[in-house]
Formats: sequence, structure tokens, C-alpha cells
Amino acid sequence: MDRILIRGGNRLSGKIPVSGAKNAALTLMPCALLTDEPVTLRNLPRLADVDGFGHLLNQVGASTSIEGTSPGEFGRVMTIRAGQLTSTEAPYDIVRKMRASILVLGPILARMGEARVSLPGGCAIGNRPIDLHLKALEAIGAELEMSAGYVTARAPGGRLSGGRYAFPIVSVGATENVLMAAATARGPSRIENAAREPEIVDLCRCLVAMGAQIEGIGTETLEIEGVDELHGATYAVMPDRIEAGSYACAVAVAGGDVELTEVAPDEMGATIDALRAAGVTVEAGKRSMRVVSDGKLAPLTLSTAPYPGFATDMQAQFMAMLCKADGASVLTETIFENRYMHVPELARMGADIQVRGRTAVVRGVDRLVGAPVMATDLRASMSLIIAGLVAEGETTVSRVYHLDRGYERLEEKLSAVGADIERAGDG
Ligand SMILES: CC(=O)N[C@H]1[C@@H](OP(=O)(O)OP(=O)(O)OC[C@H]2O[C@@H](n3ccc(=O)[nH]c3=O)[C@H](O)[C@@H]2O)O[C@H](CO)[C@@H](O)[C@@H]1O
Ligand SMILES: C=C(OP(=O)(O)O)C(=O)O
Repeated sequence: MDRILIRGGNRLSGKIPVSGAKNAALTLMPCALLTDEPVTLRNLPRLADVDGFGHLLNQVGASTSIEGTSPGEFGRVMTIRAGQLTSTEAPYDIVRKMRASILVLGPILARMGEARVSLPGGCAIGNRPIDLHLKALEAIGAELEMSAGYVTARAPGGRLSGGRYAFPIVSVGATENVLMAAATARGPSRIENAAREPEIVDLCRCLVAMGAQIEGIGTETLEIEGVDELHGATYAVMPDRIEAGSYACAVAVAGGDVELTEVAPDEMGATIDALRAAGVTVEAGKRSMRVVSDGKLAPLTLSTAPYPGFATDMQAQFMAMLCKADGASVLTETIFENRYMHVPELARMGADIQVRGRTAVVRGVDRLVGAPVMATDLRASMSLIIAGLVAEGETTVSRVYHLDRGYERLEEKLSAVGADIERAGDG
């Protein structure tokens, strides 16, 4: 198994190209199951999760072909052809490795009138329930049955009716599932308290490019007029705001002057506000963002929340950064109950963090010291990389497969701006 070795202390300067967003890619790929015409996705990041999702699409009978860019370039072009689906099932073996697999439930149900998907269970960051996905699908006409760890959803008469659903809490995944399913329902649907994440907007735009009729895009009320069929489309995946924010945290704490390119700062308001509040200079352009820092940071009080709030996917990276702030920061995690697995690993590098319930108090320390540390989930892994960049001596991050789910060629991007970082086999 690979490890990442970092010798900390280098300032970062230069340019980092931001990849297509994992969390958008994984909801755009299942859209292709809604039509028998090809869907081509551009700017698709090279990530283990994207490959895994491709495998899931193949499993149900869609073909995936990758063309275009040379190995040295970022982003890929994938064409998904779902002329005929040969299975309606997402099996446990795939779903347990990739929670986003649940996003095939809505599209397969809409297309085939039936879908059987393994329940995802929990994961390292906490419980990942799907009750809201199911309630929303029921509200637009699905009939559900649970048995042997699977949910089977059926559309009476082979087509969903459409309907109204008001989410009791904001759910990104459930909004995505019901949106895709409602796109080809017989009647209209109205989704209230819908998630407003930029990835949902990306999904809506792709569906519209495929012929869907959606009003209220980017707001908490989505109105979908079901259409008889969707057609193929070519669509470019939005930039990864979490990847961009992660590199910004790295520059903030290591110090330096880095331009993030192919990025959408407009979708990163809460992250940019938090960086600025910590004393980092952020110059936001239309498709670029310059981050300048002398490594001296003010402490922050942050609480995670659905968009446009501060993203749970940025919590671990800010925590690593704030380990070196001048004073005590208070971070509260409201989305996932167990998203502090990085805390004991950061503590092994000299961080001073106390967790009580959902709140972590991070007292800035003068120095972090490199150590062997273990990644436990995707963003926790990135927090260890960020800490390693500023720690004295060598940090070895193991279980790098977590990082490979969500960061395209991380070590290449960071070495290009001066970090001393490399990937090594386990030896
Ligand atoms: C609102 C939010 O920040 N969502 C994050 C969540 O999306 P993801 O789609 O994984 O999770 P949801 O947005 O659905 O979850 C939001 C909250 O709703 C709860 N819930 C969800 C579904 C359900 O059926 N029942 C239920 O109770 C969850 O436990 C959680 O507390 O994790 C992703 C990966 O880290 C992030 O990219 C998303 O930004
Ligand atoms: C936890 C994440 O992803 P997933 O929902 O795919 O596990 C993430 O993107 O931070």
C-alpha cells in the first residue's frame, strides 16, 4: 500500500490547477442512466471514486469510454452509453466502498420502473442514513421494500407519478436522488428545503442540458415538470471547491503565494471568508484565486452547515491549519457525528485539540513535529498532509487510498509549488 512522505517547512509558490469536482462527478455520472443516448462528461477528475462509479455503471449495463487528455494533463472526457440497462441492482460490494453509489437508485428506478440497491450503512465519518432519500422517492410515487440489507423501489405502472416533498433537514444526496428520479416522472414535482450546494446546481444544469424542465435552480424550492424522455448531452463538471479550499489551507499555514487556476471562487464564499478572517490574503478572480500568507494566522470560530454555510468537507483541513494559529479556535461539526478521526493523528504531531461532543477546541502551538500518521477518511487524510507541510521533519501518511478517492495527483500538484512531498510504496 502506498504512503506519502512529506518533509515540512517549505513555503509554497506557483500555480495549482484545480480538478473537476468529485462530488459533482459522482452525481453527474448516474444521470447518464436516465437516457438511452450517450452522455459525455468533460473535466472529469482522475480519481478512484470516479473509476469505481464507472464500474458500477458497467455493472448495470452502461458502457463507459474515456478519451481525450494525455496522461500529463488533468481532467478526462468520459462518454457513458446506457442504451439498454441489463441489471437494476447496485450490489453491497460496490455500495459499501463508495457511499455515492446510492445515487443510482433514483435514475435506475425512473428508467426501469424498478431498482434494488444495497443499504450503505455507516462509514468512518459517522452514520450515513438514507431514510430521506426513500421518503422523497415515496413522495413522488415509489413503492419501497426493505429486505436482506437491500432496498427495492418500484414505480407502479413502470413510471413515477411526481409529487411534493418537503425535506425536514437539508440532504445533498437525497435532493440529488429525487431530482434525477423526478425528471422523467409523469407529473410535476415540488421539492422544498432542497439542498443548494453548487454540486446540486451542476446536476440541475446537466439535467436541463438533457432536456429536463427544472425551475428554482440554486434555491431551496425546486419545481420539476416531468418529461417523457431525456436525451444525451455533453457537460463539463464544475471545479472542485473542496480541493481548491484544501490547497488554500495548505498555503495559509505553510506560507507562500499560490494561484489556484480553473477554480470558481464564487462558489467558495464561506471558505474564502474564513481564510480572510484568519488573516490570509485571498484575491478572487472569475476563474482563478490567489492565496498569499505569511503563515501567521488568527484563530477562528467555525460551525459546519449546509451551503452556503461552512462545508463539513472543509472542517478537517481548517482544523489542521488552525493548529498553528495564534490562539484558541472553536470548531463545531453539525453534519456528521464522528468527523473528528483526524484529531488523535494531529495530536501525534503535537497539536493541542480537545473534543467535547460535536465541538473541538484547537489551541495553536508553536511547532508541529513530523510523525508517522494514518489517514482515516478522505478529508482527514488531507488534514494530515496540511499538517505535514508545516511540521518539522518527516511525516509519513499511510492508507493513502483515502486521498486517492478525492485528490487528483496531490503529490504532483504540491511538489510543483515547492512542497517536499513524494509517494512511496509500503516497503
Ligand atoms: C448538508 C451537507 O453538508 N451534506 C454533506 C454530505 O452529503 P451527503 O449527501 O453524504 O449527506 P446529506 O447531505 O444527505 O446529510 C446531511 C445530514 O442529513 C442526515 N441524513 C441524510 C440523509 C438521510 O436520508 N437521512 C439523514 O438523516 C445525515 O446524517 C447528515 O447529518 O456529505 C458530503 C460528503 O462529506 C458533503 O459533500 C455534503 O456537503
Ligand atoms: C466524505 C466525502 O465523500 P463521500 O460522501 O463520497 O464519502 C467527502 O467528499 O468529503
